[in-house]
Amino acid sequence: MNGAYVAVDIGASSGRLMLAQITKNNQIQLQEIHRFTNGFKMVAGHERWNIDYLIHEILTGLEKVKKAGFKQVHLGIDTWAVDYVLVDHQGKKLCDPISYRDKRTAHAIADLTSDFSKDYLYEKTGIQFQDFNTLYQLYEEDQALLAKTDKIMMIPDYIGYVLTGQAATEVTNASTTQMLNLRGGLFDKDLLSKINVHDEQFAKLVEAGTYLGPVMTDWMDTFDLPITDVITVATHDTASAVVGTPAVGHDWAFLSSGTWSLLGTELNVPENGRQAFHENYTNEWGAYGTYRFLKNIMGLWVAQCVKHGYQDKYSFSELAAMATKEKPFQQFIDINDERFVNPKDMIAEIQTYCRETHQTVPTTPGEVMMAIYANLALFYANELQKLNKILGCSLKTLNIVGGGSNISLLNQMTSTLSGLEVVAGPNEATAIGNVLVQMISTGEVKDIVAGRKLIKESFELKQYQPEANHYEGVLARYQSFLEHQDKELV
Ligand SMILES: Nc1ncnc2c1ncn2[C@@H]1O[C@H](COP(=O)(O)OP(=O)(O)OP(=O)(O)O)[C@@H](O)[C@H]1O
Ligand SMILES: C[C@H](O)[C@H](O)[C@@H](O)C(=O)CO
Ligand SMILES: [Mg+2]
Repeated sequence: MNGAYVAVDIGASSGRLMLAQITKNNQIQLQEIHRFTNGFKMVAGHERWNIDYLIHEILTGLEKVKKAGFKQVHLGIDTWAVDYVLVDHQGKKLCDPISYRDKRTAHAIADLTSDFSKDYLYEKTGIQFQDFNTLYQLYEEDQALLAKTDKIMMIPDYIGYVLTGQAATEVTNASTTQMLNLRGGLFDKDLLSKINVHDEQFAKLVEAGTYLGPVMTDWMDTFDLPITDVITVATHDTASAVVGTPAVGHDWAFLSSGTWSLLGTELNVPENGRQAFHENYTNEWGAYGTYRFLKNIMGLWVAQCVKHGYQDKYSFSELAAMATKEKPFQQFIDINDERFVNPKDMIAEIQTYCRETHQTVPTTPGEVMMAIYANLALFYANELQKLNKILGCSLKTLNIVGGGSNISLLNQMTSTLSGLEVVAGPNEATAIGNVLVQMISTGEVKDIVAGRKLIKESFELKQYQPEANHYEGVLARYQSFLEHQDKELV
C-alpha cells in the first residue's frame, strides 16, 4: 500500500495540512485536512508571529489525520522565509519570533554595508538585498537575548525541533538569511562575526529530503496522533512551490503567487554577476542542488491589505470579479515601492500614490483591484524581459502556482503583456512540492523529473496564450514610467 504523506504549509496569510497519497492509477491525490489563519500582531514592541498557536494548529490537524483513519504518516513542514526563533540552552524559545514586516530593520542594510560593500556581500552570497533578511534582523537583534541563545532556528526548523526534539538547519531556507557562502556552502564566518553570532548557534545544515525523526511520544499524551515520521523537506515555502511546479524542459519560469509574487527560474549554477546584482535578483538555494534565481515582488499582499481595508466584506473571488468589469491601465504603479510594504491603510496609500504621480485615482473596490492586478501583470512582464536579458535565454512558458493562479484576469493579462504562454496551477503547489520531496525520500517517486510529470498528470492546469493586438505599447509606457520614478527618487 502506498504511504500517506502530510504537508504542513504555512504562508504569511494562512496555513494548511494537506494529506497526499499516490492512487492505484498513479495520480497524486491531495486532500485538505485542516486550514487556519496566520498573521502577525504587535507584541512587546514588535510585530510578532504566534508560533505556539501555529504548533497547536499543526497538532490539531494531525489529530484529524488520525481520525481520518491514518495510523502512520510521513510529515514535512514548510513556511515563509527569513524569520527565526531564539532557543536557550534548555531548548526553550526566548520570545515569540519577530515578523519580517517589523520596522526594526528599516536602516539595517545601510548600517551593515558601511563596512561590507553591497557588491562584496552579493558576490559572497548571491542573495537579494531585502532589509528583512535574517542577516539584518540579527544585526538589529537584542544583544542580551543573543547572548542567552543556544540555537537560532528558522521557523520551520523550530517547528520540526518542537515536534521531534531534533535540530537541523535546512539549506533552502538557510539561504534566505543572506549568510550562506555560495562557494563554501556554509555560513560565512566574516558575516557571522560581524553580527556577533557563532557558527555553533546554528544546527547542522541539511539538504531537503533528510530524515529528521519521529514526533515525540510526549505529544501523544495530549494529542491523539498517528505515528509520524518527520522529513526535512524544502522548508522555505517558495522552494517547495518550485519543486511542485509542473514544468517540463528548460525554457520555463515560475511565479509563486501568494502573499509575495516570487518570479524566477531554476538554475543548476548560481548567477551573481553584475546585471543580477544591479537588478537585485536572488540565488536562493533549491532542492537537489539547484538555485532559485528569482525576484521578490510585493504580490497579493497588496490585495490582502485591500480586502481587510474593506473590512473583509468581499471574498477574493468577488474582488477579482469586480476588477474584470474595469478598464485596465488607468494608472501605473511601481508595485514594489517600499511604501506598500506595510502601510496603515493600503487603499489610501494606493490613492495617494496615484495623486502624487498625477494619475487617475481608483476609488471603487473594482477600480482599486484592477489597478493592483494590472500593475502586477506589468511588473511581471517587465521582469520576464529582464530575466531573458540577464540569463541570455528566451523563456517560453510561465508557470503560475499558488493562490494567485486562481485569478484568470491576472493570468491572461500576464500572458498577453509578456508574450509567454501561462500555465496556471496547481494552487497548492507548495504543499504538493512538500509531499513530493517526502515521496522521493521514501523512494515512492524516483526523482523530481518523474515527480513533476506526476503533478502534471494529477492536477487540472489552465493554459493562457497572448491575445493579439491587445495592450499595444502599454508595457513600454510602463517601463518609461518606472525609469522616471527611479530618477525622481535619486
Ligand atoms: N479565487 C481567488 N480569486 C482571487 N484571488 C485569489 C483566489 N484564491 C486565492 N487568491 C489570492 O491568493 C492569495 C493567497 O495565496 P496562497 O494561498 O498561495 O498564499 P499563502 O500560502 O496563504 O501565503 P504565502 O504566499 O505567504 O505562502 C490570496 O491573498 C488572494 O489574493
Ligand atoms: C520574506 C521572504 O522573502 C518571503 O517570505 C518569501 O520568500 C516567501 O517565503 C513567500 O512565501
Ligand atoms: Mg503559500
